[in-house]
Amino acid sequence: MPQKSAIENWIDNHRELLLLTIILPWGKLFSWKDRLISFLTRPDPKDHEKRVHRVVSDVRRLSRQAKELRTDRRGNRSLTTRISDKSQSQPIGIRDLRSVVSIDEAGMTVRVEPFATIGDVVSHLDKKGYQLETAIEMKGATIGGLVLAIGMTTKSHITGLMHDIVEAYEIVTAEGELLRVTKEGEHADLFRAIPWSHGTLGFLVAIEMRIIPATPYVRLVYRPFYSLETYCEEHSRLLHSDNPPTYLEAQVFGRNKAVIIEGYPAGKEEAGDFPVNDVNSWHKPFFFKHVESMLELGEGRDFSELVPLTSFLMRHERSMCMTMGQIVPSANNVWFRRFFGWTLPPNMPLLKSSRPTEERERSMKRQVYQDFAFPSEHLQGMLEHLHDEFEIYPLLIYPCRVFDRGGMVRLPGQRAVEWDGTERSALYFNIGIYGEPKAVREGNFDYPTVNKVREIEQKISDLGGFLHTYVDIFSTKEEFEAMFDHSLWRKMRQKYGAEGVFPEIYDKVKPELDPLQFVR
Ligand SMILES: NC(=O)C1=CN([C@@H]2O[C@H](COP(=O)(O)OP(=O)(O)OC[C@H]3O[C@@H](n4cnc5c(N)ncnc54)[C@H](OP(=O)(O)O)[C@@H]3O)[C@@H](O)[C@H]2O)C=CC1
Ligand SMILES: C=C(/C=C/[C@@H](C)[C@H]1CC[C@H]2C3=CC=C4C[C@@H](O)CC[C@]4(C)[C@H]3CC[C@]12C)C(C)C
Repeated sequence: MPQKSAIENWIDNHRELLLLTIILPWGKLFSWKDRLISFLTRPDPKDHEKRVHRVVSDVRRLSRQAKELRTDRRGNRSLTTRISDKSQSQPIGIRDLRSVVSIDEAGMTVRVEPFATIGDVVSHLDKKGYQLETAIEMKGATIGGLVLAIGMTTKSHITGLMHDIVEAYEIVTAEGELLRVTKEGEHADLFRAIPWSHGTLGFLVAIEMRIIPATPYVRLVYRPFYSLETYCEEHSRLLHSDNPPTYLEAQVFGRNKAVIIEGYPAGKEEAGDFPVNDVNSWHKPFFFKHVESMLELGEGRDFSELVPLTSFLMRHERSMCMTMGQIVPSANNVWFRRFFGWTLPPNMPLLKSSRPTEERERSMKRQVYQDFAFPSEHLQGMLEHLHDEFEIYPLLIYPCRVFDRGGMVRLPGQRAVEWDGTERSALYFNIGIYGEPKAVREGNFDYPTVNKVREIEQKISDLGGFLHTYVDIFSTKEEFEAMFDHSLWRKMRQKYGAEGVFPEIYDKVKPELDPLQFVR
């Protein structure tokens, strides 16, 4: 078994203390400072066109230079496990495009700038009695990042991914042309190519998305299961039913332990019938711990409660899904919540920038940070495989309707097949798995984690599924391009002059360290 280096030993022994005493409290101060600055410098929605014109003229001026263009969003800010190296590219000043430009109440759409965060848009709309048709559960993700990469929610089985609720993109092409891109319009081909393109076709400067009336609460029904087979059967039944729950999530806590969470929009009148629980309050147990406690209910029992809508929508924020449990293992203790609860979630830029390269390397070698979707019929097989290889729990399971419009993501058997113009869709499940495999937890640092993750990525690709790109991607460029259909994207790169002006997708999403060096 390889010996740990001195720095690894030091990190292991002091990491939690370091986080508790420095990174979390200082991070909170930084977050407050950021919020204050961002409030004081908030862009005026009325000046949207001015900001766009600045981007247009910068692109015209800089696109023919040798360096490829990228946004000026700092690499440590983005909600990904990597820190992008932007030093070789030409930044375009665009991150001040972060306002909610307007709401069209008749058309039920909102027009937002790309760097508006999901947290800001959710709270802005909430004040006006609206919500996005679908919204992911971590505040810091930007709308642009979500529609250009992936935004999956527990309502995605009904609405599709976040780019599926987009009515129009406004994009500045490599030639510095400002286009309004819609499903049926002149640039319909570009509309289909934008999702998953990661800003490699142009700079997004505005997005028009569908909204719905907001309800004050969501009624959650927690249902525990004590057998893998019964859980998978029931989750699939709900997913494929004619009238599925509006929100559908599951968390799996062991080979035979799972909780399904059904969510239904609820009005004030239901408040008398069910307890109200603000699950996202700073001193409350993390949402996944609250869900785990439902395993005590017993076979065939369930529990219902009302959760205020915005608290429900941001329920994975404080615990960064399940990952706080690993980053600060004591984080869910009562004492931690009372004294340090206010420091969560950690400040992402500080968390990412403060990790030494050794730690990042260790995390790639020994931890699994994966999130992937696959056709729903493979749920049980996939969970059995993950149990046999990793035994990492809890797992987060989301449902999703995947639309094939001839873009990057195609239904099984359709990759690289010429799209015939018919929109098709299928139901998928998505699993988020974060942590160290059991073998590593037990001290076997030789466990071939990277090989095992690469096997999963291959399996997903073979099943017609896809990976989220915010995680550690261990596929090679060829494997990545076999998973995501690049045909339409290549045509659009040619048609809109993006070749050589913007980077290739793989070059933007590959980890900063070559994963193949960790293959055993
Ligand atoms: N449930 C889910 O679906 C979850 C999704 N995520 C991920 O979170 C990320 C969103 O977070 P965020 O940090 O905001 O995104 P990022 O800053 O990581 O942006 C994602 C990609 O989009 C590009 N991009 C962003 N805005 C623009 C723009 N206006 N014009 C052109 N290109 C742009 C970025 O390019 P560049 O690098 O040049 O800035 C980058 O390649 C996504 O990657 C998403 O997949 C994370 C957690 C959960
Ligand atoms: C899928 C969702 C949420 C996913 C989160 C769990 C991950 C999104 C970004 C991830 C992280 C980014 C950077 C990190 C720095 C590292 O030093 C430690 C890990 C991490 C904090 C990592 C942890 C997981 C994420 C937060 C949906 C369902 C909302």
